Amino acid sequence: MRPTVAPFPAMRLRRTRRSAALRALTSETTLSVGDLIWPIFVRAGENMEEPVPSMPGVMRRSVDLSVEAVKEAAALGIPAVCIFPSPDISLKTELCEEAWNPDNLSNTLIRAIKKEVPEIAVMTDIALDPYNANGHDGIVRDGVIVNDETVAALVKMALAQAEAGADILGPSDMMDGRIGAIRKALEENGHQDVTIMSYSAKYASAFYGPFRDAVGASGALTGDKKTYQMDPANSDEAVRLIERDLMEGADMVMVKPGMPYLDICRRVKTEFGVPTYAYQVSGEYAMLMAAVQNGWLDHDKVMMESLMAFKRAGCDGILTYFAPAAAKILNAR
Ligand SMILES: NCc1[nH]cc(CCC(=O)O)c1CC(=O)O
Repeated sequence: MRPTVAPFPAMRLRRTRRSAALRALTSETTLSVGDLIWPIFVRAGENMEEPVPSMPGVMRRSVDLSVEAVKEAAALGIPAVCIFPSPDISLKTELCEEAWNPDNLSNTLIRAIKKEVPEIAVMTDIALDPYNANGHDGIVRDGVIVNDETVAALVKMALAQAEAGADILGPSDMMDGRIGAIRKALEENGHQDVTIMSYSAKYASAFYGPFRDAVGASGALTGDKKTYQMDPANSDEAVRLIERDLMEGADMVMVKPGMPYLDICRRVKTEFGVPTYAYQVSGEYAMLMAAVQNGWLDHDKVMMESLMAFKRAGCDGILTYFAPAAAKILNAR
């Protein structure tokens, strides 16, 4: 489609921008509360709430307080939360066994939410990093992140999450073959209705720094994640990864990070037409909040503009730490 432009003055494009009413009528994109997924960090303890220093306004909460926060999210109309555990350092091992403990932090919180706030969808993260002694998403042998052994561990992790009642599984590990393996295990174990949102196009990005602080993986991480996460230079590869994950049984696909990768979001939506999501990651949030705290950017305006940009790029939804703040503004309109 090529937009038509008649010669001036037959067409004055400012005419339809003249008033709020005309702008509303000609607006091409809408952002609604139903587009938001809120990532939350859970820690051990009771009645505990501690701020994440590099993510102003973001908290790590114990299970009980997490449930309260999720209740508030549900009351705001947010359709889903995504759980990230920040386990005690003593639980981090070479083989990451805590990842599939049915009573680990995430699984405990999934059960608590499904009991207290059943209407909200619970999304999980599938990757070994919070439980890994060396901070990687996969099992490390002689300095190599081993693919197939990691996939076997991820399947156990996925089944434990499905068992706990998760609605959406989010494999974020970037191993090859994990979507197919998880889908097969779900089918074989009576979890045919559990959805998978694959972090299909996940880049080896410097924008994850504050998140790694939040889950306590920064100190542990040796080296980088470039042998499994994508090269920021690549776009065709993203298309191949998306197609591969869809063929293996993903219901929804994600691009991550968000703002620096909107071209990928658009390409994925145009080429596949499947439910497409972006993750506005910790570094994007930190960057905007730092400018806000300096008085250099307007919090509400920059937040809403950044979220609208994802919708314009073709995303059906956005994982964002701004979810509750954005929902309040959208509900007040
Ligand atoms: N595999 C774990 C995972 N899941 C989501 C994020 C990043 C989220 C964010 O930065 O907000 C990461 C970190 C990483 O890959 O190092």
